[in-house]
Amino acid sequence: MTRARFITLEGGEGVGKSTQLVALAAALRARGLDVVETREPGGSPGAEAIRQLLLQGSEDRWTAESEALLFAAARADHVARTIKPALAAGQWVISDRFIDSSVAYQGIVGHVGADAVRQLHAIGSHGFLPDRTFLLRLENRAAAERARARDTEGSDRIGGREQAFHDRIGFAFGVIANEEPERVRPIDAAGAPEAVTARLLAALEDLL
Ligand SMILES: Nc1ncnc2c1ncn2[C@@H]1O[C@H](COP(=O)(O)OP(=O)(O)OP(=O)(O)O)[C@@H](O)[C@H]1O
Ligand SMILES: Cc1cn([C@H]2C[C@H](O)[C@@H](COP(=O)(O)O)O2)c(=O)[nH]c1=O
Repeated sequence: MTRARFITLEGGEGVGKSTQLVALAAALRARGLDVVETREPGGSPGAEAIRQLLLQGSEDRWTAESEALLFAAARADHVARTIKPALAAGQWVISDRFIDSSVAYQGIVGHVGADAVRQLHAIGSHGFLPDRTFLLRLENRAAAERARARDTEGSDRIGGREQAFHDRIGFAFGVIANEEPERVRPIDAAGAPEAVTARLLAALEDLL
């Protein structure tokens, strides 16, 4: 019997994280695993309330520092109330975004600093990290096109930022993957959804 694992999906807007989360969870369930699907910001009642604060309202509603603190607070609740209890009960947990999104968006691109964001994570969530993180990589224009086709009724206050911001996010995730190659595995997110899921499963095989 394999031990329960915590897996995260990361990457910029529109690369296919939410789509792959559902597909990967289904593939793992087909192998007999009990899987919890979750997301950030959110994933627990308290964190979902903070999600509304973070993603609604004007683009300048929060400073980068306030954002970093709110994301860390939401994550602390998510880890304590959802992720750790599920793992303790033997369930696998897959999260759409986690700490690496904070390091990329608030830390590197938002200029709060990657180390400062990791310190907040150390305080809020005792530095808890995923067993494996898949960084979905897709050319910026293709990702923007996917997001645009999906968001016909508008995007949230972070997703709606200018393309140059999202280009910097893609670069920041690349920096993170280079820093932690053992945990963070880049996955080609181009092509049919089923092909991407197959790549994810292949890159998870050693943990199954
Ligand atoms: N492999 C794929 N090929 C074509 N379209 C895709 C693929 N994967 C996802 N999509 C579509 O692209 C859009 C964005 O996908 P999805 O919502 O899964 O991305 P995301 O990374 O979770 O985005 P965000 O971070 O903005 O929430 C959706 O409309 C989805 O149906
Ligand atoms: C966890 C996390 C998220 N963000 C940003 C990234 C996205 O723009 C939104 C979440 O929207 P999604 O459609 O659910 O992906 O929040 C961030 O800036 N920092 C974070 O830590």
